[in-house]
Amino acid sequence: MITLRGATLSYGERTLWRGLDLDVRPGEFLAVAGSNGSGKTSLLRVLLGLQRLSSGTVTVNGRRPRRGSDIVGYVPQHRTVPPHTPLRARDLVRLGIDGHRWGPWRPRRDARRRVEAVLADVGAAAFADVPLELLSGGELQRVRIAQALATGPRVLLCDEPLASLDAEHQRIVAGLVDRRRRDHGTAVVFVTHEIDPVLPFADRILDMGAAHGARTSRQETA
Ligand SMILES: Nc1ncnc2c1ncn2[C@@H]1O[C@H](COP(=O)(O)OP(=O)(O)OP(=O)(O)O)[C@@H](O)[C@H]1O
Repeated sequence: MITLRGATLSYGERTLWRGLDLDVRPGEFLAVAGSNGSGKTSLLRVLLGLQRLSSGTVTVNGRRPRRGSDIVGYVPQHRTVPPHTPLRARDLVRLGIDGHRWGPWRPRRDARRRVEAVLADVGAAAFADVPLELLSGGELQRVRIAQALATGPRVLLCDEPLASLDAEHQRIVAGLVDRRRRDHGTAVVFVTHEIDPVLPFADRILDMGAAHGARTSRQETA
């Protein structure tokens, strides 16, 4: 589903990672760890088609990554909701279906059904009509994952979805993502500073911190 070969990313003189070979199969859960600035978000940007490699190759679903692809769902790094944002949870999820697309919207009833289904899937139906700014951190994170899943992506990229959650909600959010990949065969790349909450779920851990050459380790429990 995701393939990198000899992938190197440099910004100017500075090389973040070099010679990275990586395969992520359908339904696989890859955790990506590493210190601040080691290039974890940059890896996601490469997979999103937002950043070109300096050398090497990358494919997602057999093709070069491209922006706005329906087959890739993305949970960006957490930012707080600006006060008075006039969006409810269900509106944010709806944006996941229609928001980035030109042209005609999907038939309204289809989109509404899809929003209901995906909110129910992540256990967010009860607060679907609550304004985003009133949601707790854990609730908001469920809704953001629902938004990323709204188009039924085959690849899910998550950037620090556990940041600022308590231990229980870290486990819940990691578990949601795990269930998705098991039920739908979604390939998951999950960037996290917190390794403990993902240990029960991740098949492998990619350590971006191993200076200049990232390394993967296979979990024995996988
Ligand atoms: N477009 C860019 N041009 C130049 N430097 C960049 C660019 N994007 C990111 N960087 C630098 O590359 C480094 C890696 O950034 P990146 O966000 O990928 O790291 P990260 O591992 O996700 O960090 P963190 O854990 O702090 O989120 C940082 O030092 C950042 O300033």
